Amino acid sequence: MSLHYVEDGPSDGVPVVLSGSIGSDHRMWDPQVKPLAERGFRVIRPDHPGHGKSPVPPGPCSVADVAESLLGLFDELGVAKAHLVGLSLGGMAGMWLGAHRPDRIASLTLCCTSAKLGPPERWAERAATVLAEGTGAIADAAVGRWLTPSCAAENPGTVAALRAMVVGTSAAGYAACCAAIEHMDLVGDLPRIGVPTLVISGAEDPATPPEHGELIADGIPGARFEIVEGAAHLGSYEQHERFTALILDRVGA
Ligand SMILES: O=C(O)CC1=CCC(=O)O1
Repeated sequence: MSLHYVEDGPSDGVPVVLSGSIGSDHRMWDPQVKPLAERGFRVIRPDHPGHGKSPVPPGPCSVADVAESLLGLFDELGVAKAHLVGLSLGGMAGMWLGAHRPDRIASLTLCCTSAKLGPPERWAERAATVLAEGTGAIADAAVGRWLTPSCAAENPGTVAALRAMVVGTSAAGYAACCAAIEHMDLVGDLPRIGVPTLVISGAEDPATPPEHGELIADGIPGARFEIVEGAAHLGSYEQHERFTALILDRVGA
């Protein structure tokens, strides 16, 4: 599958691929673009299968499918190796790539993610809800996990923009990616990840709380672990200055 993507920064720069959460598109990484591009990085922001402007997959996806769609984009763009920054579903694809295709990954920054995110029935139920009622049915709850309550209360415009991103995701695309998370278990892959890795959790993330990040960092040889205060699930958006500083450090800026 060919993914839709947006590219910024110099085309001959070191590639950094930013891969986001279920229900988001490339715009969730807007705060990171300028800091990376002005330091000379080639910033590539794909939309997940069935998200943003990427084509909708024919049926349920696996995390391997999501990861391989990223590899397909690497090939299409002539990227031999990239720094991969993945949040949530993007981080799951990143872990898969770090374990199965470390030759294509210069480093991993795994944000607000999990190696196993049960219970599986919850993901099957969410897929059934969006297929029956559309992504509007889960949008308020999704954005409620993305931002801390105080940030949401103070920034109604941001809430509305993020909600529109969820609602703009096709129901079939969202459901296909729910299946990827439902069946995912990357815990056994963690010790195989042989690339430099930074794991970042949001202290107030209700979806993938810090213990999930800690488990990942404990499982990956040599991984560093950071917890960012005042961040829920979309920590790279709400606490973008701290997340961006950590990302810049990991990619060697
Ligand atoms: O919407 C959620 O529950 C948060 C989330 C888990 C995986 C992902 O990509 O987003």
